Amino acid sequence: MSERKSNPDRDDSERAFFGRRKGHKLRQHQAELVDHLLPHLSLDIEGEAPASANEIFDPAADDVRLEIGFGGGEHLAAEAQNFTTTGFIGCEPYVNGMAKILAQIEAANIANIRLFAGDAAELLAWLPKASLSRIDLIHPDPWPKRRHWKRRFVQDRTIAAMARVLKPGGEFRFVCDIDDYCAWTLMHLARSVDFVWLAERADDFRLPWDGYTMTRYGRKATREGRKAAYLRFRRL
Ligand SMILES: C[S@@+](CC[C@H](N)C(=O)[O-])C[C@H]1O[C@@H](n2cnc3c(N)ncnc32)[C@H](O)[C@@H]1O
Repeated sequence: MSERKSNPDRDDSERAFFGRRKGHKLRQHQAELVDHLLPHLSLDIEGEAPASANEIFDPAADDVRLEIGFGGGEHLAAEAQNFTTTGFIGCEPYVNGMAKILAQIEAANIANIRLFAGDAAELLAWLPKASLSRIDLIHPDPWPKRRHWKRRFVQDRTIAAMARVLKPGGEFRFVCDIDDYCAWTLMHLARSVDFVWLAERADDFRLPWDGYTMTRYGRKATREGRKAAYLRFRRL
């Protein structure tokens, strides 16, 4: 993992970005996709954001969802194919993950995905207010050691950033197989005035929601005997 240069506008003592950026060498076709297809699908957050996130898509999307840290892109690609009038923004700093989603976009001719190859906190800061109907964070890097907790994606600051971009009634969905990170997330969301946890009974968080596509890290957790929690929070 490589540490990102600090952003003068962000207090890195509250949240630091430690995303993976490079992994094993890309195969030739993967490298071509990164060089030639990614630039067409990439969001340029140096420029001004459109007034509505729906306009990021052509034709304009009915509504827009974001998946943070999509890894191999299994969940993102499946959702985009199941909801073709919804626009999906996938955020992943790991170049091998980008190559994988690009291969799926090319193979299935998926038209409703746009990508950002960087830190989701920067993307959240760029997106227009109240522009998303849902944000998914699936098996985020767990950072189990206490001294690394500040590296976890879920922090008061990122919760506020998600609240800003979600529409009222929109959802933040969090999937994780590390009990301590689930408790951390519940504790942080509970003290946010912007969200309410949607669970009414244990099965609401012990079981995935309808149509959920298992990811690589989800399968790994199952293989290793860890059960994931599926937490849904509604933006008030
Ligand atoms: C444990 S992997 C899970 C990947 C995938 N969601 C899955 O379930 O298989 C966590 C992913 O989050 C990405 N990531 C870490 N920090 C991030 C950040 N600040 N913004 C966006 N993605 C991030 C990592 O590069 C990594 O691919």
